Amino acid sequence: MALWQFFVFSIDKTNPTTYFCNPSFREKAIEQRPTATSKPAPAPSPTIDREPSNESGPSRPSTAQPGTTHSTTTTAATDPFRSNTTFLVPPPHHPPMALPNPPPSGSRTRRGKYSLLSRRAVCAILFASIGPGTGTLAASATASCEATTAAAAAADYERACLLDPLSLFRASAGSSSSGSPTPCLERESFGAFVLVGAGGAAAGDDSDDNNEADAGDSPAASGPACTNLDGDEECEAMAAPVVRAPGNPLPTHQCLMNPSYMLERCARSCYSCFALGGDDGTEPGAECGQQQEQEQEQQHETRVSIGVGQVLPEASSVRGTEVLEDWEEELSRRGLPSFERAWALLTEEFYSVATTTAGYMAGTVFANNHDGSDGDNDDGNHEFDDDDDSFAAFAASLHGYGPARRSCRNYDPLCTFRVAMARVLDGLGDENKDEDGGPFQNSYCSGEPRAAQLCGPACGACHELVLTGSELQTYEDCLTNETLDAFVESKEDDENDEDQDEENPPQPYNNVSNGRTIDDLFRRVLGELPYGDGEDRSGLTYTPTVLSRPSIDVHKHSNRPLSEVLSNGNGDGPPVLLGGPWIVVLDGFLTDEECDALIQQGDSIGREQSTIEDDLEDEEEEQEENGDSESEPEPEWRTSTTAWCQESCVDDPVVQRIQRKIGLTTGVLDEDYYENLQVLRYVPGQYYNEHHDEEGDQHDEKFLPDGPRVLTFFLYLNDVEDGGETRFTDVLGDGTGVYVDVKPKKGRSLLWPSMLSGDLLAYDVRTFHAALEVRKGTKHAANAWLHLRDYRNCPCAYDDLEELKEKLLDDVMVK
Ligand SMILES: O=C(O)CCC(=O)C(=O)O
Ligand SMILES: [Fe+2]
Repeated sequence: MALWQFFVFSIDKTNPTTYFCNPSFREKAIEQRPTATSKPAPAPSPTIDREPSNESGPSRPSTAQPGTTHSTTTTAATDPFRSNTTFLVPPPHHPPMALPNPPPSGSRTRRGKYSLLSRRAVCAILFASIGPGTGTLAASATASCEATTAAAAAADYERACLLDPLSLFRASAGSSSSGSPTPCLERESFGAFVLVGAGGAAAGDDSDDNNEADAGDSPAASGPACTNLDGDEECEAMAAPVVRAPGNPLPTHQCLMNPSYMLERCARSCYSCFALGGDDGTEPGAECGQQQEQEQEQQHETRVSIGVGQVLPEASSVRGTEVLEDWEEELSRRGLPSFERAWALLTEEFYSVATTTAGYMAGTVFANNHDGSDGDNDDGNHEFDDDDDSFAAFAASLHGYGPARRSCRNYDPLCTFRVAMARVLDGLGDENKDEDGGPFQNSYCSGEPRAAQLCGPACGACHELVLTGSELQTYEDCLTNETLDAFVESKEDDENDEDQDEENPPQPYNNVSNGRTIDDLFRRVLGELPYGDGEDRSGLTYTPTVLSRPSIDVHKHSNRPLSEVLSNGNGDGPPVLLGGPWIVVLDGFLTDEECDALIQQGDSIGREQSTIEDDLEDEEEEQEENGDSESEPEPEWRTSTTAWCQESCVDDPVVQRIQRKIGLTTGVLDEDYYENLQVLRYVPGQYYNEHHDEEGDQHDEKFLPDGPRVLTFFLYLNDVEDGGETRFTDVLGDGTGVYVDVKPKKGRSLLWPSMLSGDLLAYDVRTFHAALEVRKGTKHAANAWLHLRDYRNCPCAYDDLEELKEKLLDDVMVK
């Protein structure tokens, strides 16, 4: 019997979820994100449970509709690709969006040199880059958009794309009702991935999951050619947009949701034939429909991560905020006629930067390393020589390019936006203008000290993250089992010692994923994938409810029909939000006895004010400003109380049992990867405002040996009379404020990731959350945080690491 059948797929009648759009909630907190809870001193513990990864090719999605509670209205109006059956060639007054010219060959300008993909490839990139879960499209009438009022005829789709790739995005939500297309987007959000073609090995999909390029990684591999055929009779149905639950604007359009199968197999219905053509300008030839199943299995989409989805906010939402203040000031200093005009320019620039970024990541950052090397160069001079074939080859040849490449991401959703703002400014005055500077030459990238680290892709600056010589050594040593002090000493010894200790190479510092993705973890929890052998899970029972799950390859490897995957219980549970992060509730996870024991532990340890450093600092500052330095600062961001389960609490048999249940569920039994349980209490009036569990605005926890928190395993220990819901404040990660609420319930647990499934060093912007105010009763709960690497035996002392981190960020990473 399949494992999932052990679980009871029944549904709690007290529906744990609500979906709703509430931008006002978000407004309250968005500009002021605190760092999350500080860590307690770690304590030791052993054993490990690891499982092999499970990879295979794309699989066919299904036309099955979600359960009965869902609205399944088919509407062309919400779908950017199918809303217009007629695409028009852009009108003559709107020239095709020109891709910037590369700098002259042989230029020594390191920033700004890049390899350009052909338009055909860029079309493919853009087609997929407005990925699922990253954006809700809205019509607008900005000046720049008006110029592209048309889209091309379906038959001419490829041509339209080649003429103006961005026309693909310019279909409107309102076109069918109004009869006239309003083709532009007021708010655009580009996905976190770019697709560089189909077929061949995936450049970003290294089989050993070490985040390094593997031998055989190939850039923008040409896929099979195609003559506009669908290879599956259900293509059209599968490609049709479906609006899911009321209030949930996310279309479940399989071309976007399941691109690995759909873009290739249903190229006609997905309008993706161009994406399958060769990148050499040759005309498509063979028929998609005749692809062999086996070949299909071997095909991978070629996906490359560029970081978090990039957002072009609405002018109204950023006006008057810090983001725009400097810009507006500078604009008026340079005498720009109107804000509206500047905004129109900015919109154009945004598209252009996004396009360039996609080309740069696919064509340069991930394009090389065909030999599978990490790019240690021999001469170590890290200079870009005139006789190098390409900048990409140069960058890839740098010693330490592997770590740079794996950490080069847009960590801030506003990277593209900031660069676009800088380009508008730069275009207005002569000050920063550099005709030969190339597309990445702008005042943000050259003026912001952490631009390369925060917005490497948007700044075309991934190579600047290359660690050189001893700095690389520092970084790598810290990720092996040496202490910082030992390293510093050994570094001094080593300075005159050229010989490496070949017999005793440093042991790699284990990564919790060990080849598994977050998707794997959640799918095991749901019984869609088996756990490895060896652990007895018989004592573990729960009733899972999926509130949100990613949609790409949702059906991959599944032993359940899609209709079941998409509904909770028999369809009478809450709808599954498809295309969001994983958010899964497990009811009956803890017994009453376990819940009570944990509350009791909290009582006996004693609770203290829950802390967020920034919260208290802000408060102190405010008090100082008000001339009040006497009273204790009262935190405002997080008002609950906390007891850390340490020492005797850790050894308590019930706590041990809870920890083991958590381990059996995640598949990570080794306690060292978890922080100690953080036991929480909220009395009426207490809450925790919007925050993210991964620490720090800069998302630089990846530089620490324990790495980021990858998963929150949250435990509700009692029923709460009124309030206290956990709210995921913007599950689409695009600022629309589409939210998911989870009610506290005794014994219930709630799981969500902080990092992206395919890239555990990239922060998932969709899992910001808050604890709503408790209105009546007391809320008892607990956090168990799972880290990427061993948390409890950090090879370097935490404080020392702060120092190291600063050094890495300020002195080393940004040159
Ligand atoms: O209390 C809750 O519902 C959530 C708490 C939380 O997010 C946290 O402690 O980090
Ligand atoms: Fe949290």
